[in-house]
Amino acid sequence: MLSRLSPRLLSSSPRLLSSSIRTLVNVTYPSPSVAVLELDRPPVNSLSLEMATSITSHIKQIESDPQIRSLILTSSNPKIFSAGLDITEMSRPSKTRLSTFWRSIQSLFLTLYSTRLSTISCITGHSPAGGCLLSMSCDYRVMSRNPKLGIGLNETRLGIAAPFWLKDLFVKTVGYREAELGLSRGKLYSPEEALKIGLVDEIVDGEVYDVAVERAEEYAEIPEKGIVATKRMCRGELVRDLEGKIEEDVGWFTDFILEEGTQKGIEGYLKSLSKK
Ligand SMILES: CCCC/C=C/CC(=O)SCCNC(=O)CCNC(=O)[C@H](O)C(C)(C)COP(=O)(O)OP(=O)(O)OC[C@H]1O[C@@H](n2cnc3c(N)ncnc32)[C@H](O)[C@@H]1OP(=O)(O)O
Repeated sequence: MLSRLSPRLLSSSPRLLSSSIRTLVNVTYPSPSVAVLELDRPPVNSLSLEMATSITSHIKQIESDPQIRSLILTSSNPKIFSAGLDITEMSRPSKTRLSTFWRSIQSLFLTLYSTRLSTISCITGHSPAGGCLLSMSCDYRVMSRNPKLGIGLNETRLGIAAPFWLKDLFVKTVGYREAELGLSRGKLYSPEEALKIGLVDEIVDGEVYDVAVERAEEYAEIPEKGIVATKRMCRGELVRDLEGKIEEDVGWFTDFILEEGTQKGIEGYLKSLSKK
């Protein structure tokens, strides 16, 4: 049923879908060339297999409408953009589910990072780890100035490491030394700090969403041929690197996660979250 609905119908009839499938995202159209994909998986928009698959398939549907030029990625939760990967997917999983889960994350990254659409991340709330991955995969990042918010790659705090392609994406975004520091220390940057190192492009005092729509419309004015070719030039290398190592990366991830020491670390981290 999903594949037969046009993106426009999706946005106008969210109830039509929610009765049969939980989409975990909402799609709306603030202007004829701009789509908004709002993450909607309470409580924290963590990326489960189903969530990652849903985001990917919605991006592909939006992309298939030639009128749409820009995509805003945002959250239905004003305090949390996304808490990153759903940690429960990595806690005592079956190897089959874990591999499928990781493939869904690889596919989400490749789809978002290489889409022809100009992508704007509208970060109103916390954006750790996989949340930061989503934001960094976009072309432009706008964040709320709230100093209590954090964005960055805190994987080491869970006793895990970012995969090579996420490390490479971080290096491309903030430069080698800052990436090495941020990754090893599992640092979450305040919006001001993130702006300083280029992890976000703009911080906003008022309505972040309004600024994101403005930026999306500006991108939509740029001739498509030029912007898409430029995006391919800037992003092609990393896309090809991962595409050439999909199986190797799945093997690395599953081995790392299923190791007993990693499992103990993940269990401890989950306990510390639920004790808060
Ligand atoms: C080799 C492997 C490479 C893999 C790469 C991994 C990248 C990742 O994305 S790993 C995930 C990293 N994410 C985090 O460390 C974020 C953890 N969460 C938080 O820091 C906070 O929850 C928050 C700042 C996002 C929000 O804080 P808030 O006080 O509003 O909410 P909480 O009470 O903490 O959480 C509510 C509820 O949600 C559960 N939860 C939070 N984050 C996750 C998550 N990432 N996955 C699954 N579940 C999560 C939390 O335990 C609470 O559950 P209960 O209500 O049942 O206690």
